[in-house]
Amino acid sequence: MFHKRLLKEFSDNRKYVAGMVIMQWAALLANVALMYVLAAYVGRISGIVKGESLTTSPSDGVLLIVFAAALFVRIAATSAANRMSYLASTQVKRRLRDRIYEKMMEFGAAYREAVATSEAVQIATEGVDQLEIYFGKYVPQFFYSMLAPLTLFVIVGTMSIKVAAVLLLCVPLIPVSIVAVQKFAKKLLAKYWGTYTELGDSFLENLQGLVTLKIYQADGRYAKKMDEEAEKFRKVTMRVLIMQLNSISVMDLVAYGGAALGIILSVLEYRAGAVTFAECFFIIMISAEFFLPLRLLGSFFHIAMNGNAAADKIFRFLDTSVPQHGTVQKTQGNEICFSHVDFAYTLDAPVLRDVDFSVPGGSFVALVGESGCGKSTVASLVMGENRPKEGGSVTIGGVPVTELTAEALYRKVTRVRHDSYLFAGTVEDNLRMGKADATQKEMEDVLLRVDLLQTIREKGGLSMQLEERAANLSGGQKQRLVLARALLHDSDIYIFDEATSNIDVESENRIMEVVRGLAREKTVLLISHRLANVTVADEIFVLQAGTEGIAEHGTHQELMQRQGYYCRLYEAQQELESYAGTQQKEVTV
Ligand SMILES: Nc1ncnc2c1ncn2[C@@H]1O[C@H](COP(=O)(O)OP(=O)(O)OP(=O)(O)O)[C@@H](O)[C@H]1O
Repeated sequence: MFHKRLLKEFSDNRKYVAGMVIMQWAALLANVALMYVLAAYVGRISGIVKGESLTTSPSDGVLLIVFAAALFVRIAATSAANRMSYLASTQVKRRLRDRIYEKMMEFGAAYREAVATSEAVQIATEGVDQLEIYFGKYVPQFFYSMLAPLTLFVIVGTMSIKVAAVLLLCVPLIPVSIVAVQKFAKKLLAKYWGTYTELGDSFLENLQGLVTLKIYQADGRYAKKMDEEAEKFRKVTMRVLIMQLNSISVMDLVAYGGAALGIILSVLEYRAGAVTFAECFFIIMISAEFFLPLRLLGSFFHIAMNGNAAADKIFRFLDTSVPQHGTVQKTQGNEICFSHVDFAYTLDAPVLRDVDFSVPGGSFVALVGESGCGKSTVASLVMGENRPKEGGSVTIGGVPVTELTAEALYRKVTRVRHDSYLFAGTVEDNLRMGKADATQKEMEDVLLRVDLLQTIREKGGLSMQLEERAANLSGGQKQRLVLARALLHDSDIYIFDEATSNIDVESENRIMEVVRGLAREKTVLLISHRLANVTVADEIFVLQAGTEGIAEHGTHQELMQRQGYYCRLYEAQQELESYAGTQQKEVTV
């Protein structure tokens, strides 16, 4: 019936729930008073029709005052209950959204390992919205629907204990029907939510990759796949609706059947002379009220069950353990040191084995190797996104990365990737992420350094609007803007992780020029598959997939003299590039 954890975690909401129950109860009593006044008048009219002597007790004045007071209490209590319902649900929604957001922040860059982007959006929006009815309506209604029939039993019991008892005995049939569907509903709703988030995942994925799908003419195939998933979702939604409708029909049958039974009994009681006409009228008017609160609870129940399923998903995400950052606020040195580092994403496929190397503070070090040998994994270990296996360590200035706070780490190291994110907004907004209080001159200086100032000025200057992922800039311009933002961040260590992949030669040359310049004042680790870019590095470390540790290291000249793996890679690349150059010349001529 209840989601224990939801109730426990939001136990301070009890005051609103209790307030709502009291207000609903007050509204019920006011309703009883209104019915009583109405019944009293109907009783008098019936007396007049029958020619009985008119009893004026209670007086018209008293009845009118009771009527007006009851009307006022009913309106006031209903609006107070609505207000409390709003407070209860908004508070829960806000706090849950805060917690989901905080959790995402704790995960930081690694959040995708715990949850898909679309699922995160779904649970934070619609999932949380499902809990509005749970706290705002279902929980208070549960208690009210117990209290209301008992109250009415006492009131009707003063007129006819027989009718009151029959009405009360019929009431539990509604919760029985609710419990009967509960187990089935729980399973079905878990399936419903699973299908819903899967559909959301593929929708987002296909939308983001729509251009690629079009280029490869695979859009039709993927649309068909999505149709199948949508059909699966439609079917499960229909099953949920059928289950809800069936259960509501059963509850209606019980509620209105029970009320009809009460009405028939009260008429029989009147005919037998056990109740007056006014009492009979009162019972007829009020008997449905025995059932309506539970009937309403039944409707909320289905929404609440959906809320329970959503809550399960939310709590599963909130309970996912986040690799903890440490507590050390600062590290003085700038040396990055890998010592006996082993790492694997999956148990059966080690990526790094016994890797030892260091990047001395203030040096310019390059890390190279063929695709898939683990270069980006090295960068992710420095950024604390992954952790080395026990026995190995990655330190910065002698402090293990795992012991640094996230703030200290991100202040110390800036990683520029080939797919670093640019946000929709102005150029200035994006630059200020690097340095919140940057002056206009500082921003223009870094844009000048990456040779982008003129272009940005032509497009509206710092207030130029960028589309999502800066789609209105070219690949090279985007990457130069990413670099400008990184320069503003002014950290001690920079990691360039394939920062010049897939961009034009001019942008690549400009970026490499800036990287080389930066290496004169900062510690720079350059990860590149293009060996021509690393020849000037103070030291080059070569990773080779499948081998233990660092395969080779030294300056470019030393490695070339060794005639080993690096030399072969370098010569193969040179050959390929000169061949491509000749081809290009021929095409141009
Ligand atoms: N999140 C992940 N989960 C599982 N395996 C992963 C993950 N990221 C990378 N890998 C695997 O780890 C290996 C090393 O990947 P990594 O990205 O570090 O290589 P790389 O040398 O940077 O490659 P490239 O030059 O192509 O970018 C690859 O075999 C890759 O498939």
